[in-house]
Amino acid sequence: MILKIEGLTKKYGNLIAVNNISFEINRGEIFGLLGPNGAGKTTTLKCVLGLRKRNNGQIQINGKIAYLPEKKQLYKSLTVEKMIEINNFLTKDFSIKKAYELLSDFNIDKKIKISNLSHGMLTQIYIILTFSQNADLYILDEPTWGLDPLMRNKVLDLIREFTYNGKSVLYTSHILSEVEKIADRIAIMSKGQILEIDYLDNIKNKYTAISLPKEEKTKGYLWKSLEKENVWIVKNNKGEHITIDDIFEAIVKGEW
Ligand SMILES: Nc1ncnc2c1ncn2[C@@H]1O[C@H](COP(=O)(O)OP(=O)(O)OP(=O)(O)O)[C@@H](O)[C@H]1O
Repeated sequence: MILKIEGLTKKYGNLIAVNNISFEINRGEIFGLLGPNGAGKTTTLKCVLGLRKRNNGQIQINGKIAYLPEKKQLYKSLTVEKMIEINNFLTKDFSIKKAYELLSDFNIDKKIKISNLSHGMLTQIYIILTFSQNADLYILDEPTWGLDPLMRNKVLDLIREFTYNGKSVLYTSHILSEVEKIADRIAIMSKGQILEIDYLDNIKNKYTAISLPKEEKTKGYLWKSLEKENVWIVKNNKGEHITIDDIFEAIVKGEW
């Protein structure tokens, strides 16, 4: 086990951003933390990193962490090359060789100024700086946000490569199709709580969709309201097979 979170709670004033959540990440595992905007994902990551002071709970980390933040800020007046050199100087276990390999792989000119990078290129530079660190756990907050589909796949391949060497990944994303491609286990978070946590395949097998007349209620998430009937996502193995996108939507919007 590389990370263990038990009963984590974080409040901002009266707002409970993270409400008593627990999960752990094993070595060599890719763990996806999913949830709608404001669910508490970034706050969870920041508590793990010690960037936010938690109100309650235990966090156990067994190794070194590399972190890719959601908000990407770099010194605008520097060139990419200078930025890599500075990171090499300041960061322990940084591989400048890997940084230049990734830079050429991403096809970015090292002489370009940070201020002249497009949004997607800035994300790529951040990815290079984070992925060139030798760590046991890579915490990635929306790593593929703003990347084109080809670049996204390249980054997903790189993330997968970490696990071949026994490294672990905790990452957040809104793009479920992407999570489906690489995550081993996922947690679905909404309003500060974890509503579902399991291996992806188990979650997909656990839920099915059933349609019921409007007046009938059942134990499940109300997913869609049609003219004459309601569609519920329920935990059993009868009914229609559904995708992880649909399960996610029902869980975060529906009342059980
Ligand atoms: N520094 C802060 N001060 C006050 N409230 C905050 C602060 N940071 C986050 N929040 C609130 O805490 C809640 C959780 O925010 P958080 O950024 O953790 O969500 P998230 O799941 O990462 O969302 P997104 O997907 O939009 O990035 C939100 O209601 C947000 O407004």
